[in-house]
Amino acid sequence: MPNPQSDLALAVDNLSLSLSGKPILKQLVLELSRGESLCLLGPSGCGKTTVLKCIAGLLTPDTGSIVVNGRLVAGKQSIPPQQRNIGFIFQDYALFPHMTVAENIGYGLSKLSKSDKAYRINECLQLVDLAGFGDRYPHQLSGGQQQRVALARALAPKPSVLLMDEPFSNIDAQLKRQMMAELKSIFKKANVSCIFVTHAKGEAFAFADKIAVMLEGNIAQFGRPMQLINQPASVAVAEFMECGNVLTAEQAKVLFPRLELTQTGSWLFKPEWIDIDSTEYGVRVKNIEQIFNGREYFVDITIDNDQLQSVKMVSQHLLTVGAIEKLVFRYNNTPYLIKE
Ligand SMILES: Nc1ncnc2c1ncn2[C@@H]1O[C@H](COP(=O)(O)OP(=O)(O)OP(=O)(O)O)[C@@H](O)[C@H]1O
Repeated sequence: MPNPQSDLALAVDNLSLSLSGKPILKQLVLELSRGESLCLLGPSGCGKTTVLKCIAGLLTPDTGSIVVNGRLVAGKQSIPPQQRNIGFIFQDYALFPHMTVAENIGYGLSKLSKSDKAYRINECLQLVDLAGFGDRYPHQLSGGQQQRVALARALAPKPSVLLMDEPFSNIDAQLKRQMMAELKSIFKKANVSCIFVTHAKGEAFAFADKIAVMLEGNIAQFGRPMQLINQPASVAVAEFMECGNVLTAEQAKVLFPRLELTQTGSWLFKPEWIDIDSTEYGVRVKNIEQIFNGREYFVDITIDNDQLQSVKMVSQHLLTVGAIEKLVFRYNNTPYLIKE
């Protein structure tokens, strides 16, 4: 039975949905704690938007249940979207162009008296740092300001959960950083429980308290960002998250001949766990590619070996391609066994 006292803002259980005869969501389980920002992260087409639509009530799942703030909204009973107390921010913010900022924010507040409505609009304008902008129209605002109005409009009815679909995808990198920082501080101030969807790992790391990695209609792993990147639950997660080198015991032996990995499975060697020495013996190098990110080089070394073709590592220095013929590899951290 749903428990209204639980500290969960949202609980999705066993959610399945087929569209046009194709299974899109497969017994999906997801939980959101109050005041937390959860990122639903996955490749294009894995079903992220479909999950949001089911939570919002725009799609009806075939099986499973959705509980918002202790109340069952989908499952044995179905509550219509407008009664679910869920805020939704679409990718393009979708402000009403013919309404002022104040009218946009007040749109979902029709149940309030005139004075309560004006008070709440003012409160929300202050929350998003737009006090004094109430009489403007959307076209008189910058992109960042429009996004904050969309946020104020979604937060005005005090939703139990806020859903955001690719909220940062159309924004240039500099503004994105600033907007993420602003949003994060607004969310913490207002104790907002939020799920946002993206396929961009950088956005998830920068914004989310927790990440749910979604692959092919299911949650492949749920956890804190550091946990996902250091302890992936499967090879598929490790590959999607680009955690680093995923090697079998035999492949690891190519790089580290003295290493005994007795358990069978795949082992993660993160790029920053690997060091190299250029020597006269060791593994023969075929090619080195390196990309500088402003702080360090991401290095991709192609080696001359049948079992293992390439190794990823990071370096503080530019490696001299051509001058390096053979390498000895060392690891400076215990490899992680990916248990499947
Ligand atoms: N109405 C529909 N009828 C049939 N198939 C659909 C429908 N809506 C979505 N799909 C399919 O469901 C799958 C999941 O779509 P969804 O939009 O949830 O993915 P997504 O992970 O949000 O992708 P993206 O990151 O590209 O937005 C896709 O294969 C899509 O083609």
